[in-house]
Amino acid sequence: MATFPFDIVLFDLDGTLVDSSLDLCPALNHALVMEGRPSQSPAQVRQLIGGGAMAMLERGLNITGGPVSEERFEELSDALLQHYWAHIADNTVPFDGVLGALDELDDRGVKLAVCTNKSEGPTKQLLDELDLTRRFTAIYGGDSLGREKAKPKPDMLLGAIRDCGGGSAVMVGDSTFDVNAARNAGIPAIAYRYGYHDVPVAELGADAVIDHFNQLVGTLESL
Ligand SMILES: O=C(O)COP(=O)(O)O
Ligand SMILES: [Mg+2]
Repeated sequence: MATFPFDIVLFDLDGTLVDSSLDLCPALNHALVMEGRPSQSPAQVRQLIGGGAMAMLERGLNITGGPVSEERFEELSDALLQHYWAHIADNTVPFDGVLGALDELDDRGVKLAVCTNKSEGPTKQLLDELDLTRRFTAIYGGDSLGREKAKPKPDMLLGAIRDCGGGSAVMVGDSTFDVNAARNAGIPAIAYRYGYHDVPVAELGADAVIDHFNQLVGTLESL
């Protein structure tokens, strides 16, 4: 078998490894309704995910009437997070083909890591509840290195590459945060078509787009 071109594959979490919008949506709506704002549909919420839960709340407030005071924002974000923690894996599952793709990469000796803008606490809880933790050599959340170092900054990608022992790496994600973080880290990016895009998938600027995770290994081999 020819050598695999990558030693390390870094994955975004929300909208890439897992379809978490059905649990993020009610958590956001819980906070919006507390503020007398209209609930958003899962399809609308998918477009707000990518910068972490606080960015999702900020964007949710902006499209339903505008920002609130700093103090109120803190209350609403606490309520959102509390709701989310309590329901983190009610409806969240890996996207079709993800487990098989992780197995295929593992068979090839590739090291795997998670680089997400979701905070580290809920990230680890979710990965535990889905029995995914053991698959990853490194797990970075959006606050692991401080929020100012979240994607699109390259720091967590570079940290994960280091933790995996160094080598050639690639990022698999769904948003501009992921593609730009990959660019900033100097590595290629693959986009997942059915993730949560903040811009149309063709405009993300990824090196390749996959429609299903059963295409991941072949796509990486052809990069
Ligand atoms: O939860 C978010 O908003 C972002 O998470 P992601 O970086 O895994 O897409
Ligand atoms: Mg994502």
